[in-house]
Amino acid sequence: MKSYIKLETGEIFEGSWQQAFPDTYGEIVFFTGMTGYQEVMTDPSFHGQIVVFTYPLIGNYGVNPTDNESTQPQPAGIIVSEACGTSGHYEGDQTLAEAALAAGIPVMENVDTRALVKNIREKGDMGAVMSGNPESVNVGEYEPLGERDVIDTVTVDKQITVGSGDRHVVLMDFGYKQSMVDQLNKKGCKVTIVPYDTPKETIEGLAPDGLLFSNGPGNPKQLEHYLSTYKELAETYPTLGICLGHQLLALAFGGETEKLRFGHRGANQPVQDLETNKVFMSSQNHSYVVTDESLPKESFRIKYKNVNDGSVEGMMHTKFPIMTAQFHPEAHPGPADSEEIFDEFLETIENKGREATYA
Ligand SMILES: NC(=O)CC[C@H](N)C(=O)O
Repeated sequence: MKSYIKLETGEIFEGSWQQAFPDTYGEIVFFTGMTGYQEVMTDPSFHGQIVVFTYPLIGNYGVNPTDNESTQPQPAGIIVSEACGTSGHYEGDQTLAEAALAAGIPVMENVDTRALVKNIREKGDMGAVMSGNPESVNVGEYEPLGERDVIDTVTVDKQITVGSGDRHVVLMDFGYKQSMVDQLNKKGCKVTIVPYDTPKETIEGLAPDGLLFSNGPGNPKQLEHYLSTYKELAETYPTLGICLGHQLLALAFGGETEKLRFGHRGANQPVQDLETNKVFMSSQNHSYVVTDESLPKESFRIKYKNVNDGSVEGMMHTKFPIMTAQFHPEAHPGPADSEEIFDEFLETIENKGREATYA
């Protein structure tokens, strides 16, 4: 059955889908990893986005019950060149298309993804509609993702505690990935996941040893209202911010964010640690970046930079034990080269932040 994707700039690309769908709007973005489609599909940071996979054959090892990053598939839609029709994983019980369709997510295949991605690279991530009848679609009618409150749809309803351990980390949930919790549990932490709008007093009542500001979808500026609380919290407890969490901490301390023309989404984004000069590969999935010159020098110093475009990849506070990463140290999908950031965070907790002054 023929289907189409219509971009905000007017171009229409053709494909096919196994089942007809109502018109579906999303922000179109592309992911360059060769594997990891299941983690992408279940990472809440992709909520509201139509993900184009650049690797031409997606779905080879099926979808299995153990690699989910959240309880359900998250993107608005999925576009591939060829969707593999077998599950193939030793634990796999569904194909990629079956998993997406079961969650009500349209999958378009047989799309010239190379031409589509060239268009996105030139014109940027933008609104797009998947439709059986693109002539009738007006992409401009839909509310852009960056202007919508999306965090409420992905955050936990109420606090949950996972695992046990000597140290207690409270995870501020903006749409967390399960592998962040797994990393902390593995390293001996009890993790309490709380909704992103939990009042400071409630968090104090949980007596955390440290805080993790999670990843999440949308524009960090949607959360402007909460920034003063986040600043107070980060000044009180050793804090790690990942992806959206990194952006929020920058905003909370007076920095700025802006949107990249097309985001970093893949499993081989090179990052340099400016202290050691070491370069490592990282897993990434973001549209927004913290602008370098906006960071107040008395608060944050830049610790990591992207080797491709020089954008800010992480910061250290000069006074408080706050560290952040724009990339994903928990990986999934992608390399675990930067996993040690969790150890550094836990060392800071051990030292109760006393030795964590990075002036
Ligand atoms: N993975 C994330 O946390 C993404 C952060 C934010 N939504 C962005 O696109 O930049």
